[in-house]
Amino acid sequence: MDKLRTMTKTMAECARLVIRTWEARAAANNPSGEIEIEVGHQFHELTADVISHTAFGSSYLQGKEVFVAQRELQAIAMATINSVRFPGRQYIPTKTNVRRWELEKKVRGTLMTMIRERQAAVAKEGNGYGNDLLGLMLEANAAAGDGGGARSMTMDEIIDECKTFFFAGHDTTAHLLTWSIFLLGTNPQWQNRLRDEVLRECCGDSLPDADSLSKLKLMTMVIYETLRLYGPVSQLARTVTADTELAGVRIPKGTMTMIPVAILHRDVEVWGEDAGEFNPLRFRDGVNKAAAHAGALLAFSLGHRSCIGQDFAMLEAKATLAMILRGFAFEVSPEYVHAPLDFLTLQPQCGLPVVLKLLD
Ligand code: HEM
Repeated sequence: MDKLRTMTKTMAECARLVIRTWEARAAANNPSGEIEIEVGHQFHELTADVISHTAFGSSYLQGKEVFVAQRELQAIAMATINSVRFPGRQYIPTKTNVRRWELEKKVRGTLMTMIRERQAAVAKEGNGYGNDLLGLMLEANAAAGDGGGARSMTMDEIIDECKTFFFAGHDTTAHLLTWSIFLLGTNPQWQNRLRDEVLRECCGDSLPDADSLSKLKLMTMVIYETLRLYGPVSQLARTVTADTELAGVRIPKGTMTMIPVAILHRDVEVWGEDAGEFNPLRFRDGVNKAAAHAGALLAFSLGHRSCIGQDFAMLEAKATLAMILRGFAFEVSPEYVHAPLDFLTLQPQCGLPVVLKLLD
């Protein structure tokens, strides 16, 4: 948690840079002080910056290079998702495959250089591996190698973990921020309540820190409600490990199942008659008492494979929303088209244009 506290400062600093550009544009737009911004794209840039800083700290610029390459790889994967597949297709030097190989080589090469540099610095100067996510992982790995109980990871496994952090921690948090702004923009009374809370608990011009953010009870409820109604991960895949029976249906070992999170999150039997409505107060007694049973909110999944970045994501969302609420009143633009698209993660298909008005 101490490391997360340090990272909160980085998150808030990254958010401040984005919000300052909005403030400058709004201030230049006298006398209305209003601007329209497509916030989905802005939140992608922001969360990319946050993950690059927090994952790779001092090696931020190399981290950003990896990030840009990863993003292009993701775009290629998405563009070819419906292509006809035949054995050996991935080895043919088509234009797309050649580009994919180049990018994969770049990602692996840059990450390997960063890891080797850290290991060399530790061997030479005896300092730690660093306070960022890469440093924490290398430190845990070195401890495991020194007989700490766990098996230490290979270089390939460390590289894969770095890639997972990028993939898992970027789009998801950007969409959570986007949907939160959508719900606050369409529920002005909640926007005002949250702003009052933020002004009370995170006052002044200073950056919000982990302590002040922990006092934002209404904000926590709004974020949970956003995760319930528009959770970025809308289904979970699980393979059944033993023959079992579920609600009278026999499921043999090895069956691949999909858990329809988005549907379960709007089930009236679980959440009550107002399951389809935005009602953050259902979380007033905590996440486990909001529904007919504890564990009904599956946005971060549950159990051994649940999200290891959930505290990180909650802090990042709170810090960013608090700073936006402090500076602006906002509403969803009339240009907005409500078309949630479930493509790996749940996102507004045409982005989220928002009209922001600078507060005094
Ligand atoms: C709103 C933001 C986020 C949501 C909704 C979310 C959701 C999830 C879910 C549902 C899973 C489980 C997937 C499954 O079991 O199939 C997961 C796993 C994971 N998440 Fe997140 N996540 C978020 C943010 C983050 C962040 C910020 C990070 C990293 C800094 C992160 C890192 C991970 C990792 C590494 C795993 C894999 C854990 C494992 O397999 O053991 N996530 N996430």
